[in-house]
Amino acid sequence: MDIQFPSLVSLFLFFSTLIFFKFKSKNSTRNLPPGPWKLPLIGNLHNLMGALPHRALHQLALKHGPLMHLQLGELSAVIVSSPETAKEVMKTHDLNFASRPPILAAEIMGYGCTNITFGPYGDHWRQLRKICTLELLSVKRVKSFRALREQVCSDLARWIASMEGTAVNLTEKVYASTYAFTATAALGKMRKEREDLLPLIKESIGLGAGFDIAELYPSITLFRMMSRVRRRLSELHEEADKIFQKIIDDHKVADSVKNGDESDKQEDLVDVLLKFQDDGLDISLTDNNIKTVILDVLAAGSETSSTTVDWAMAEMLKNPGIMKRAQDEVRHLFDEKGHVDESLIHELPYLKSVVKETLRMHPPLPLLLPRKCGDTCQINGYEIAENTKIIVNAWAINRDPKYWKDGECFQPQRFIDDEVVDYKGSHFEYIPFGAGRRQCPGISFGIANVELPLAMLLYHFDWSLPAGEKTTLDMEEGWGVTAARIQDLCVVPLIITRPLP
Ligand code: HEM
Repeated sequence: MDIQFPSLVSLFLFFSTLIFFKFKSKNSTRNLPPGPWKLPLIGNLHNLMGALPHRALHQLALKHGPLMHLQLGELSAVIVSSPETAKEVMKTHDLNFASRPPILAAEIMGYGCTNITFGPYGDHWRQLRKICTLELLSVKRVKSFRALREQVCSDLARWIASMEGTAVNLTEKVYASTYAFTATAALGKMRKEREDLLPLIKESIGLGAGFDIAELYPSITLFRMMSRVRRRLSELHEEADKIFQKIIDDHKVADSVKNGDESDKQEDLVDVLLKFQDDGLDISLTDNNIKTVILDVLAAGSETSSTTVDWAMAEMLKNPGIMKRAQDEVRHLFDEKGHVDESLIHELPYLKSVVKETLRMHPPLPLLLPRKCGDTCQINGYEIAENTKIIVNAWAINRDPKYWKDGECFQPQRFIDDEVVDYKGSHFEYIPFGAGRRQCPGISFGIANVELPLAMLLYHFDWSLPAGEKTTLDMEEGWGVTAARIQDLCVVPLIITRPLP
């Protein structure tokens, strides 16, 4: 039987009215954090229309305060917009906010939210996270990929050199090389599989970023049944699953026929995870567990880092004095060697401060990843109810005028003058990687993916904008999971100043 449009509208109105009165009566007796006036049916969804979410939420928080309540369809949300309130959520009450609200993309792509990024806090998640921090993304493991990172960066340098004097799309090239590195580190040299996975991962991240009506009204089964997003995610999952299974099976076969000569072969992340398939261990991973972890690494590891490189280059092009100082530092340090490598990268304080300032002004995940309130609790005298979605606006916090002088200006020098503030999660005025139990476990991996390509781009090349664009470099952010620039960065590599690696 076909459902006609007018009957759908009536159904929607009927359910929405029920929801409105249900929430109105529930909320009116509570001491919720302040927030804008809520409309029937949609709550505050209209307040988020038009502007990018982190900017719209920042504007609302300026009026309603750093702990603000919003009704997003059926979902009750609290927006955290100051270092003090962030500390309450991510330190004082960290355990109570250690789970994430389920999202459709993670439910379908992440094998029922059994992944690290969206898995609920509990034994399974703790074990995966332990493997992740101690084995996959540890400083030692990141160092083990040094040769691979240097190789991918010198391939990028050679390609750019071949384009000397012409405009290149740096955004695309840096993303491609970051993904090539991350996927090779994760999967080994399975080139076809890694290329096949790329569009599937990109599309699923895009679908996960959107507001799907079924997610805003989870109690209305009809919306879930009609959701095109759900259907598409299921198709993507099916395709990705086959590729992941092949990758795992091929690794198992390779392991079983490995001979002595290959014992010094570079271990990839699938090799590491397969060692946890032994039933005798405390943690025994299934094939699906391995797929979710690898998917996490591929999804979380590439765009975050390449967007940071992109913003850093854009900011330096806008501020030629900063670009020159960073180039002088890199060239002075590496001139004796004649090429950039990772051995001396720790001796580049100014470049490091450029990276920190880029992450301050342009955190790739401006709203971090959402959290969920476990048990009802009080923050600043307000009630935060069980299951409330918690959104931390790191973008707003990273430029809070109480902590950051001229916070809207790109000034790497501030991190030279104050070396103490870092992104490790104990300074709540600066949280590009989040903080607490759900903090990003990929900080060392991500920073290495940003510092080396930047050092290399600064060492070998001088840069200019294509003719006619000198005063119009667009610094606007676009829509998407990572707050990337709206326009790709097209730039001209001018002089190859040093021999290529
Ligand atoms: C510049 C690079 C990166 C930035 C800015 C970044 C930022 C973040 C942020 C803000 C979160 C959420 C933290 C929270 O909720 O408190 C996160 C989570 C996560 N990141 Fe990163 N990330 C980066 C690179 C990476 C890399 C390279 C990997 C892996 C190879 C990675 C893996 C993860 C994972 C698995 C999570 C989920 C952690 C959990 O829920 O327990 N990230 N990241």
